[in-house]
Amino acid sequence: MLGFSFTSGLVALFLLPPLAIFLKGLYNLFLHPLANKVPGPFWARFSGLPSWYYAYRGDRHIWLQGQFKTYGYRVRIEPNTVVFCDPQAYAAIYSMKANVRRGLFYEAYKRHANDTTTLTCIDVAAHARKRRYLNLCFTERSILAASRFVIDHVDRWIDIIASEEIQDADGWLHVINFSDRVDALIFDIMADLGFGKSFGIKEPGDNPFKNIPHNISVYMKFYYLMSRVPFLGLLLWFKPHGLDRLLDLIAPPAARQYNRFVHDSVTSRIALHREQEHNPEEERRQDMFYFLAEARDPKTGTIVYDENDLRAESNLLLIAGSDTTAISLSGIFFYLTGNPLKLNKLVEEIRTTFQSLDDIVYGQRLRSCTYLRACIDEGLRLAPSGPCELPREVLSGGIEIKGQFYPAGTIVGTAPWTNSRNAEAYGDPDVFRPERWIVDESAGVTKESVARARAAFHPFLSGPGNCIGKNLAMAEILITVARTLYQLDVRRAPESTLGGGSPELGWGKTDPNQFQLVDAYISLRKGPEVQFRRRRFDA
Ligand code: HEM
Repeated sequence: MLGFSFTSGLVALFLLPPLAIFLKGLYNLFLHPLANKVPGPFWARFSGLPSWYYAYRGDRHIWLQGQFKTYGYRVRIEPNTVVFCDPQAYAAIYSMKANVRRGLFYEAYKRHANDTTTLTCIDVAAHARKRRYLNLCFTERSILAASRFVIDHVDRWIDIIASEEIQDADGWLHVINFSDRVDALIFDIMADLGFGKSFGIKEPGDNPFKNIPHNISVYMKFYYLMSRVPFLGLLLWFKPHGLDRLLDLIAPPAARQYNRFVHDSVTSRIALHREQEHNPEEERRQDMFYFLAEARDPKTGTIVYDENDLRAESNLLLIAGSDTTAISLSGIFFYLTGNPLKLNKLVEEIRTTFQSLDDIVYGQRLRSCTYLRACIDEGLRLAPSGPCELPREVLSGGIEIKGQFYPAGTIVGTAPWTNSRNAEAYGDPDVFRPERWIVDESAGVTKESVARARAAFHPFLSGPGNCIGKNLAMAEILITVARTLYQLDVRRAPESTLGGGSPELGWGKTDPNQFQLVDAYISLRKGPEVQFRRRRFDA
């Protein structure tokens, strides 16, 4: 009797999970509120595993692109998730008044259940409160203060590049991998702003911190896969019940190194903040950490961040601020160096607008360089900082998207990679054409076509969770592109194909003129390989 019950217990143990998955799958296919309402691939409607599998491969955005081709503007990409490729749907989901909150994706993304940052806070009211405090770091005054740090770093970066060995009679310098170099630049800037010191990883020679940008990528990928698991509810239950500790132990060494680095860096920055506590304000280090640590509740005047919050928000700012900006710059330089005529036009604008390097500072003149802005927008469009949808959960009362009702609990979103490749919005979406952003009726770019393109273009997102660092990011990008092209010529290294698509990569990734991204919530990438040349000022 005992033997029988033991055996049947074992059998039940092995059979129950697949049976539960199978029954859940049947429910998803036939009884789920989205069943028969939204089309999608069979297995994606049955289970969340295909979506997770493509996230694991890093080409979930390409998979999404393929699904839109098959099923039209909306696809049920997971049993409970509908992703749209449509500007109206975008507006319905990400507007200020949309009846949604961030999805559980963000809860799962947290390293520890109680590490809630502005980004990972899914409660609407709590997020709004956190956001108000974080906003205190992003005033015009703090951006202007930050832009001075940015200029120092960019100038040093240019000096280092300009001192590379000359390779040929035309003065072109040693080939460099732009992504690696720009990662180092932006990391040095963000660490200087967020942690109180530059780690100097853009400098030549050995440096123990050199692989931190790589470690950030590993960290992102690791936690991203947690966020996309099919049984998110289960994972979230286990997180505070031992899973977080287990994940800390099994996280790849690079991710653990990164965690240690953040911990140590914030610890020293907190110590410096305390040391300077009684100094006059102008003598204190006015970086982003300073504004964060000094943020006060406007009503009560009390400091709002405790040490735990400071650690979590500093980590968020480093991650949110470094990879995103570096990806954008890689994209911009990939497309510029792949389109020499556009590059020349941009160089001409920069070199005729500014008479000296010192004129290129964050301000109205730089912001009003029309072609520069257009090249940046076009780069941001084609190389979004995160390629897949930012999931939003429909709240009680439901939401209407393009005339169709979606009940509470449904996850909805739009994916930047596919939004950018929407032929209805852009006509020739795969072409790098900065001119599409500048009204010029004689060239066929009408107010309407620009408005149509703008309606599909939201690199910094919109609504309550949009990018809080947008102005800082734009300052960094404008300064980096303008100061670099003012002083250096640039070209794609001859014969180099790094970063572009190729036939062996498979469907959606074959075009050598498209910058290839790997999905890890943020976009990972390689290349382009470029050569710089010192500008000849007498030419
Ligand atoms: C070109 C560069 C950048 C791009 C394209 C970008 C894009 C975005 C996007 C799309 C989001 C929404 C993410 C989501 O909901 O999952 C976001 C949020 C955020 N970004 Fe950026 N970002 C950039 C640079 C920066 C910088 C420089 C900082 C700060 C130093 C920053 C800080 C943040 C923060 C804190 C959030 C969360 C805001 C909230 O939850 O209310 N970003 N960013």
